[in-house]
Amino acid sequence: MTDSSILTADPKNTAKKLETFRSIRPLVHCITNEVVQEITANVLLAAGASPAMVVGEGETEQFASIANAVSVNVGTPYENRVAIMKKAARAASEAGRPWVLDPVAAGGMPWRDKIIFELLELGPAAVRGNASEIRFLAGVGTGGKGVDSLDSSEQAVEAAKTLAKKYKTLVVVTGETDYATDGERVLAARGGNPMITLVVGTGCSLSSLLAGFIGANGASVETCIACCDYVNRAGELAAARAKGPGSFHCEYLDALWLLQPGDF
Ligand SMILES: Nc1ncnc2c1ncn2[C@@H]1O[C@H](COP(=O)(O)OP(=O)(O)O)[C@@H](O)[C@H]1O
Ligand SMILES: Cc1ncsc1CCOP(=O)(O)O
Ligand SMILES: [Mg+2]
Repeated sequence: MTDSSILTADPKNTAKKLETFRSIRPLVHCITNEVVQEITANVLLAAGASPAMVVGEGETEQFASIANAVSVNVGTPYENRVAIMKKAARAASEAGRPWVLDPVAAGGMPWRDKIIFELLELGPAAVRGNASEIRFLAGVGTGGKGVDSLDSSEQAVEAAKTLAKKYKTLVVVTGETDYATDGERVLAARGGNPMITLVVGTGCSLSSLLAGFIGANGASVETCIACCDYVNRAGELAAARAKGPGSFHCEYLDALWLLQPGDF
């Protein structure tokens, strides 16, 4: 990216946000997809949060209003689960709790796209997606290849700004470089390792971790980029020790746990 107005993540900011996150140990209410439940809970635990997958119709509103943050992920949507997502999003907003939307596979299927746009209207504190998802939501392109991106994150920076402005939210678009924007400022987190894309749920679990970072530190571009910077460092550490995706999965959890604020 040649745009000199995009600043790179400040390691001191990452250290501070990670420290606060660990001291608060946020309770993160996850309403996520069927594929990534376990990696999401494990990523949150390793990083230093308390995950809870509360998806019952009779309990989700109450829990959304007491958790530090809510993570809503549309990866495997069905009618009942979508109704629960909307209830939780409304309850969180009413209680002043932040919630994060992961618009998995936006652009591929009109039924799902309608649900995502309805959720966007409910006021997420942040939206985290891959480049094709973010571009589609901003009115550019037709989405990715299922849950995977066909675009680079650089190609989605302007779309991320447009989306952030339109819905008055923070937008995080991930890829080789991660970008966070409030519609005006853009910060970038570089590094990481592409092997992370060979383990399912690393994007989805990042969205839930982002909810935890926001729940602990407040919603800001700095909070978002700190979360991405931390995950990238964990990806680098894990890749240095892994033989392939299987051992990367384990090493990634270990790296999230091992990394300390002082390492940044
Ligand atoms: N080429 C890459 N090199 C390093 N890290 C990457 C690369 N592509 C994606 N990532 C990282 O993988 C994680 C998931 O991002 P991404 O693949 O964009 O999301 P999704 O899984 O939702 O499609 C993020 O932490 C992102 O930084
Ligand atoms: C494979 C798959 N199918 C529906 S949701 C999902 C998980 C996607 O996870 P991620 O976006 O983190 O790669
Ligand atoms: Mg995804």
